[in-house]
Amino acid sequence: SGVMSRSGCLCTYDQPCWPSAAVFSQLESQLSQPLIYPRPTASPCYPPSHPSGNCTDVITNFNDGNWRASRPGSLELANFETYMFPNGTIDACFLNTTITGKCGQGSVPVIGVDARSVADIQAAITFAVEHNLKLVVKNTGHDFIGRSTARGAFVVWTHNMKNITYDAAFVPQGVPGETYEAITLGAGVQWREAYLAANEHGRMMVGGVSAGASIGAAGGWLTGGGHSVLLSPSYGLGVDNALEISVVLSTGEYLITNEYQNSDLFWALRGGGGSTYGIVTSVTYRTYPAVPFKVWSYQANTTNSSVLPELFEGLLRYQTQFTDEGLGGFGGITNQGITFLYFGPNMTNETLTRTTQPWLNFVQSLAPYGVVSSSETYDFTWTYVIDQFLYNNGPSGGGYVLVTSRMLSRDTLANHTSQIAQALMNCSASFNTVAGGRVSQFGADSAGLNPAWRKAVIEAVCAASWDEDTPSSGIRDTIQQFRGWIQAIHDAAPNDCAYLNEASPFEIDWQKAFFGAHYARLKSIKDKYDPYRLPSSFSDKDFDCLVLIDVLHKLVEQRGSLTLCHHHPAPCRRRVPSSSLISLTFPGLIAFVYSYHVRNPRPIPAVASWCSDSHRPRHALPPSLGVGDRIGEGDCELVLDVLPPDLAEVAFEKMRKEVAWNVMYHRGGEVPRLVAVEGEVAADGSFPIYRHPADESPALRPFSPTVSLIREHVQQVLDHPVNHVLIQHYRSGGDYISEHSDKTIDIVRESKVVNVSLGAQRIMTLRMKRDSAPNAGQGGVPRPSQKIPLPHNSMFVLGLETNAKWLHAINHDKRPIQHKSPEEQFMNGERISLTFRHIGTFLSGDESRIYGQGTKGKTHEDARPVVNGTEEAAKLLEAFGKENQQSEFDWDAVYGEGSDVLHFTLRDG
Ligand SMILES: O=C(O)CCC(=O)C(=O)O
Ligand SMILES: [Fe+2]
Repeated sequence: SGVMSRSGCLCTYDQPCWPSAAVFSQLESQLSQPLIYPRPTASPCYPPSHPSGNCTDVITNFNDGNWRASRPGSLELANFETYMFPNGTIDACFLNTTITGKCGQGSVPVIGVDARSVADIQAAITFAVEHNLKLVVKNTGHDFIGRSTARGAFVVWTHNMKNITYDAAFVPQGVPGETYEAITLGAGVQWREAYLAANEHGRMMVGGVSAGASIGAAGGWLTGGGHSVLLSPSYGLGVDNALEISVVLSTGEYLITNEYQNSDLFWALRGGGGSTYGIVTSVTYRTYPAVPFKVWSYQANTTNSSVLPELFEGLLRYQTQFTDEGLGGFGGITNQGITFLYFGPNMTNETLTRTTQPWLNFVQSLAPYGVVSSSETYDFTWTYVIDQFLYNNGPSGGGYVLVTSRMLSRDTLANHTSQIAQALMNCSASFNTVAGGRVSQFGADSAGLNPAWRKAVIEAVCAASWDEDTPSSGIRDTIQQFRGWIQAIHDAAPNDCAYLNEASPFEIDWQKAFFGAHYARLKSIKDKYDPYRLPSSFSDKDFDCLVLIDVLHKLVEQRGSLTLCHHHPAPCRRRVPSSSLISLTFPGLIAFVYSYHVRNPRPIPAVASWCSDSHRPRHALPPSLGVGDRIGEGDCELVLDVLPPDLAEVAFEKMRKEVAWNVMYHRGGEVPRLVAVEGEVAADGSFPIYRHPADESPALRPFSPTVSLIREHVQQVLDHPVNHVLIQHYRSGGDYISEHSDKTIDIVRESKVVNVSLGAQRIMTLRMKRDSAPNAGQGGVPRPSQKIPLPHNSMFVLGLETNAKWLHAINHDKRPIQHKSPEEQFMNGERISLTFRHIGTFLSGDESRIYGQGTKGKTHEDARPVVNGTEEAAKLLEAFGKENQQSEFDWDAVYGEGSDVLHFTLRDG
């Protein structure tokens, strides 16, 4: 029987219909690359007893959206890698290896094609049709409904189709005479790559910015509409800027579509659904001359909750005017206020003032009710603006998240303000100001996109999330609450649409929400170009029988079989400020405001009033937080110029020679920096010992000459001595220290830990522990984070209260050198840090006996033999784990008794 007569469901790998290895190898012989066998993100960490791959790499990068985008088995949202059976059993490969102990394939496709060319895609799609395989197309895997993955499926991975062609006089095929300054992008090009390529010609493009702008530029982003917080209100959507789209159909045919040929398909592909009509192989977009930007950052806060609705309703009402003047951006609401960041391309001072003044006056009128606001504007180049998104390396993927979106219309914002405001406040919504303005000027039928988009002004987004170890019952409860929010938003704005790319499987009246009045026409175009799709109906029960997966297919799969854990991450995982965030400069603001974007509701802690930041040069890249700011719990401090200039100047090079640098190992891998330990050795040879969970620490040596001098200066600033130092050499931006809390069993209580920095400036990131954020326990709670740039010759004082409630890290910084500030380029990007501590635990000179604060024998006289390995070691490791996770860590209960462990494992000799 021919393919046209196929019926029944699509074949998955667990069925007898699945092709044999021999049959797959026939396919392989037609491809430019070997077949791929995707595995879930955390698979290198299994089996836990002897990890099969580089687990450290996985742990480090798990929340890095850009890293995830480059892996065939990784989805941006970790929940899409999992699979929930109807009975609630979850098949997954969790990062925490103790949850199930094994790595399940979940919803990650088992085999696929690493497509590099149209011919590869033709071979793959023909094979999938011939064998009736469940087929998914994955580019970066950023999809929020999970269309880029399916359990037991065959995947066409387009990530490596990286061709970029700039053409100053592009002529759409079949249309002589009409030229555009355009760029053609292969299906795998990501926005970051597209921006950089266009920028080389002084051009900008309408594109996405999430997750380090790692979203695919020529795939699902476009076919779902493609919005841009930077440019859409001034230049339209992705669908308004595509000039030509090339596609391989399920028949294997390759078509070039534009306004003049295959124009019905060109119309449908622009907003009518992802992977629905074929596999897109390239897109040509218009470009625009790069222009200067006005950037407007704004925040209003209050502890008077009764005034919040009025504040938020006002914000909603003003959006229409903002977008019509060309402002795009994003922001969020919490139970403490609102915050947003807007971008005005080529905007004059006059226009900005005219646009913002009525709003500023409005908020001023709320001042008597306790609303405190702050507004800053900046002038930036396009290059500078995109840099902030490209190289903002905060967490941006790997969450367990569901989102719903609503494109709020002019009518909704003007006439149903209080009802929609209430619905959005209930879920602490974030919003993207991505429509109105230019988007409203294109005809409702100019593209397959839901015509309701042309009436829309902003996209409101609510997100629900949960933790990796949440049981299916907890996930279902979360989804239940989430569906309540969707209902409330739907009821407040029944005629508005959803953004197909940032939506959930639970949208109400989804044909209308996703396709609106274009539904029937899109369906007929689907039938025309995808004849193998049998039967050709959009009805739920037929949907699993599509040749090409599309959003409806996914909806049915998820509703029908209750694979509820197919939901997604946030483009950027929330980092919500705790306190005086207001002295953030522009890059910090982007990180901060962006963090609101798509996240779980939770109140943020009180925000202090806006403090002016006039001592800093306005357009300099530096500090997010620094001298004089409230950092962490307020017990931290940044001290500049801690060493006299002559010492600061030579210290780095001297230490390079004087210090006995070591490679250290943890979990079987080298730690990504060089380390050395020095300390005060007593007359009897005993010395301080700082225990932490590394497999092996280097031997302590007496203070070397330069370190000794530095120690003296540190002690002058601190009100207590320090007797121990961990010295670390970050050889480049690639070296880092992952998020952790310092282990305090051996640190004298009430003392402080200090990090002296020499050489290149790096950023210390603080992130509040999960359990110290209010509302903790409701699942993936958005956590405050702060960035503290550590300049050369500075000293960061870490208070133990902050150490208890926050994690700290020096994240890697993979930006190319030319994107770094002079401070960051200093010493060729190398940094040395000296972590001085006051240690209260000591080891005898021969390392046979241990005594002091952290041990069972509290005084020198009571020194007891050291213990290596055994249950006592396991117990201490477990206590360290608790200290990393719990902010209300009960020191006395956990550490009070003491531990005599020196080495965690039994060793030879
Ligand atoms: O390099 C730094 O400044 C931080 C080092 C650190 O946090 C540590 O070693 O515990
Ligand atoms: Fe630390």
